[in-house]
Amino acid sequence: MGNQIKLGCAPIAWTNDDMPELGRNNSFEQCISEMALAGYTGTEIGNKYPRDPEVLKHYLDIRGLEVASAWFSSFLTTQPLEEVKADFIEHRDFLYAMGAEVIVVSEQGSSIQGQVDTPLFAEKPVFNEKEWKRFTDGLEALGELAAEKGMSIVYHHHMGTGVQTTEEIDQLMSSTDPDKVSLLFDTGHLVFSGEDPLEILEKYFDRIKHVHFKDIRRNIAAAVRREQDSFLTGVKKGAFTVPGDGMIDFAPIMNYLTRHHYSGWIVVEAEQDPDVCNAFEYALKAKRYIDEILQKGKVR
Ligand SMILES: O=C1C[C@@H](O)[C@H](O)[C@@H](O)C1=O
Ligand SMILES: [Co+2]
Repeated sequence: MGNQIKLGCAPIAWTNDDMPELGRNNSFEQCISEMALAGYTGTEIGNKYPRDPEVLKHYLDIRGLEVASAWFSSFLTTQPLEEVKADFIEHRDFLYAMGAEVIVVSEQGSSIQGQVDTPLFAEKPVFNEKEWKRFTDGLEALGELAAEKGMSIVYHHHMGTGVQTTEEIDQLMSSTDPDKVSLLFDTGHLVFSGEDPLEILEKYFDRIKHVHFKDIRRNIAAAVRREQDSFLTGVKKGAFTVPGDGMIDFAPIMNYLTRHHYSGWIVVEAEQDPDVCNAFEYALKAKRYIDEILQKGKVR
């Protein structure tokens, strides 16, 4: 069986949906044209993308781009399940119309990821037993809704949320049905949190159906922890960058994925200030780095 890895790029490097002032002047068409020019064949969805599937398809088709997936903020721990399900169905149907196979889900109940002044490391939420139960039962319900369309949910562990650490990922994986809840593997969030990405990859490879590649600038990430910055301040300061520009060695990660025949999207997703780090230039840098490690992996 061969590898069917597809390389995509996230629009967050052009305009940051969490902080729209970052990249406010970068247009939708510039963003997708530059992704295609850098050699990517897929994209995730940003706030500037048209929401009409026919309109969006046309913009993407002529640039050779597909939709890899799009983020869904769930509030399973804080909102009635029926409300979350209704929002999820709308999101699922849009992604289904766009031909995506996986739906990124991240629990935002009690999350501090969007709070500008909340210290990231000191005040991340920790779910109690009741919240875990509500959360995991709800996720399985979303997984069932995704399956109605032949799709899967891929859970995004994330800094400043209830699922950030290895222990929390372990708890999520052990308390959900693998047929209903898959995992998104995001290198940047794992390393920022102090986790070992290879450990997570090896342990949960069978459940990983979507990958985000982002790198970490070691000194900036350490300063964010020391100075008790928020997640958003960390992003503004440049904690994240593209693969090949930071502290993570992606070669063993990529080798593991290819050796085990990972089939799906790897999306380069590196939010930083585009006025400081030009989005096209960095997308290209990441693409060249990934091609290089893929090539080296083949001759070994
Ligand atoms: O997948 C992601 C989506 C973003 O909105 C988020 O904040 C980012 O860090 C991420 O990994
Ligand atoms: Co991500």
